[in-house]
Amino acid sequence: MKLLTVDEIRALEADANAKGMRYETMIENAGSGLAEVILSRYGEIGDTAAVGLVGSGNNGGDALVALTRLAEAGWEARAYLASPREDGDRLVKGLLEAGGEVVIGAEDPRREQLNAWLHSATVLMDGVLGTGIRLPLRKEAAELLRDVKKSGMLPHVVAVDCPSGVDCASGEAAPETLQAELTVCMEAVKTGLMTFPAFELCGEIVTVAIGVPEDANQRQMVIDADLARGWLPERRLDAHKGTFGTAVIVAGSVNYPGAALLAARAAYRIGSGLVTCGTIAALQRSLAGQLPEATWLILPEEMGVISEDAAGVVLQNLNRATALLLGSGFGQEEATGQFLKTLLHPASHSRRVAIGFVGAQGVKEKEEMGGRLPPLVVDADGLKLLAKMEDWWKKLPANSILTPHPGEMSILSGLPVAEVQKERMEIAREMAERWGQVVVLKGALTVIAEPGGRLGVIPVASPALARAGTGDVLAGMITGLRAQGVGAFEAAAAGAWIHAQAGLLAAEKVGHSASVLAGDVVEAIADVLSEL
Ligand SMILES: NC(=O)C1=CN([C@@H]2O[C@H](COP(=O)(O)OP(=O)(O)OC[C@H]3O[C@@H](n4cnc5c(N)ncnc54)[C@H](O)[C@@H]3O)[C@@H](O)[C@H]2O)[C@@H](O)CC1
Ligand SMILES: [K+]
Repeated sequence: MKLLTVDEIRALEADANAKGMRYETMIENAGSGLAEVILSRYGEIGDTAAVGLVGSGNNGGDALVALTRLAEAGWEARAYLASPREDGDRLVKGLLEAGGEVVIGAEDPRREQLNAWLHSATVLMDGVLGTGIRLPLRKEAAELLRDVKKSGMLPHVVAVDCPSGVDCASGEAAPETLQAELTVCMEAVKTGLMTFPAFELCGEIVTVAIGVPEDANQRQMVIDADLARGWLPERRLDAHKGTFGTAVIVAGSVNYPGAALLAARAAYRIGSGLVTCGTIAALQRSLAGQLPEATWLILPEEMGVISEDAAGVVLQNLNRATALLLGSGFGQEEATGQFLKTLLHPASHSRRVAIGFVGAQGVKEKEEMGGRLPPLVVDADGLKLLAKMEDWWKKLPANSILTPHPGEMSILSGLPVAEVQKERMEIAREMAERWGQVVVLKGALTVIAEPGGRLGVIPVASPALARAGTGDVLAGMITGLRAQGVGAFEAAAAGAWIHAQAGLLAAEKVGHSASVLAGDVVEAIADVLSEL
């Protein structure tokens, strides 16, 4: 789904209008699209009656057109005008001609008509206010929404473009705003809806086209099933395991034993041909039996963490790797920091590598690699260790994928967590640009940004994913997709979308979001893929 700011959609509409696609036509298209969605979702559930709360602007216009289409389809279609519309309003006339009914709120001071209508309605269309709002709500609109809330059991609430009372630019919401079950966005989701509290008030979000010309440069999107499906690699019948690449997962330390296993399993479940786990011997001994499908690379250690000498071992074993994950469960010991530094920048450390664990041949191979690491994903403690290196982003191959949660983003960027959270999209975009890397800013409504390019938001916020280990799963999934040759932005966005869906599905299966473990998320990956 497209994602646009309020200013962008206004400019797009003005441009289309100037080129001959009149505003009236766009409103016709918007209302007709909305009616189609309502007919397909709620047309089969018995009584077909809709009440529309209609404002004086174009949001109300969309609602009037939709009510007219519903009346034409045989529904009882009733418009409740929040405030009077222009005399002889064309859209009101159209609804009346189609057999709909219209009442002006001011003429129903005790809301008797409204309550009677709500009582018998299947759908309540919320078209009081759209993108033209300035908070706080004025008295008339606030009172109407409050009275609707008070009226008790509501029918299915469908918001027109946004729940009325939400500021589509900032995501703020008036306290009177009605909770929607479904929000039908016109042309594009507005960026404010992808922030809190607005997001929670929207329910499910879909978009309908209003007829503006397609913009080939459209670079902001809400990730959905169609996008994710389109980015997954084809699984051809004549494939062999090499077709799907080799994901190398370098992860874990004695205190974080599960990270490697979760990431490796996730990389397999998302379709990698082979997964190799690079970790310390003690972990390999305890984990190998739990993932017999993996191959293992034992890494030199120091006090239970991966040590600098491991860099040579990893470099020596990357010849088949098509993606490399670094960081999950590393811990933050100096030794592992040195490992990362040496791995990313072997030239300045070649002597150390040579006299360390690796023999002369390893050094030669490493030098031949000339820093040509396979596509990289850096996660968790790997990010914190990176942040300690000067100009760390210059040491990474371009278009590596970084998967910080807000705390890690704060450490990497130097910005306070509150600031990161307040401007998630802007900050992800800015940092992706500054670092030349794809950034996955995790958390509720995960944001994926590529340098100077696309930005995607995952429209999922679930406590099921606020759980230790789910980050390792995400990192493994993204690495698994990257290993299959999926592009950096696409792998990050598809991985994050599938991960979020797997979290929701796991909560459903387990019975409660509080009880979902990271392992349940891994097990739900296949179900998400099968539904895609
Ligand atoms: N402009 C266009 O061409 C299109 C607009 N569309 C629809 O039109 C909407 C935007 O329409 P408008 O720009 O007319 O704006 P709205 O319909 O969102 O609201 C404007 C009306 O709300 C009133 N208002 C503003 N702030 C208020 C507050 N705090 N309390 C109470 N009333 C307030 C204004 O006085 C005005 O009457 C979109 O959300 C979308 O639904 C779509 O149909 C697509 C085409
Ligand atoms: K609305």
